[in-house]
Amino acid sequence: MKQIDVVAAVILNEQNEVLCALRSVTMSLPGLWEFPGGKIEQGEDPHTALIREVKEELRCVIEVGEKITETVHEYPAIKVRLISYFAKVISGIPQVTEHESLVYQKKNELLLLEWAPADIPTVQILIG
Ligand SMILES: Nc1nc2c([nH]c(=O)n2[C@H]2C[C@H](O)[C@@H](COP(=O)(O)OP(=O)(O)OP(=O)(O)O)O2)c(=O)[nH]1
Repeated sequence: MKQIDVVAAVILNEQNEVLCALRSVTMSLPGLWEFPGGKIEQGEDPHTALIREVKEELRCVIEVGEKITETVHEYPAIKVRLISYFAKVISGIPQVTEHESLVYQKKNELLLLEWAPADIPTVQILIG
């Protein structure tokens, strides 16, 4: 099965809430929540990929912090290696472009959302 490497940003605001993004009907995994990010391009390092993806999707600039975790999840058609990082916005305000919506969610309310399965280990770590 094809494997893709994906980076995801756990963007915290000043209230320590987490930016969650709802995948739209035009995306794969529609209707599931995820962390902003996307595929690492060939030859790209994860930090650069994450800054680029967030700029493309949210039109803002992030500073990438500590790595949270790395997991491999097999979807029916694709295997995703997801690497998550803490991040904060250093310029601009996150804008909806491709997603259905963006919300800042309190950590203890993250499991009220229906997450892409690959994100569950990251969500569990955030909940503590
Ligand atoms: N960006 C992101 N993607 C995730 C997360 N969890 C998860 O399983 N994925 C999956 C969905 C996609 O298959 C892939 C991310 O690639 P992408 O965001 O560049 O994908 P895309 O919407 O362009 O994908 P596609 O519709 O072209 O297949 O990883 C997550 O938290 N963030």
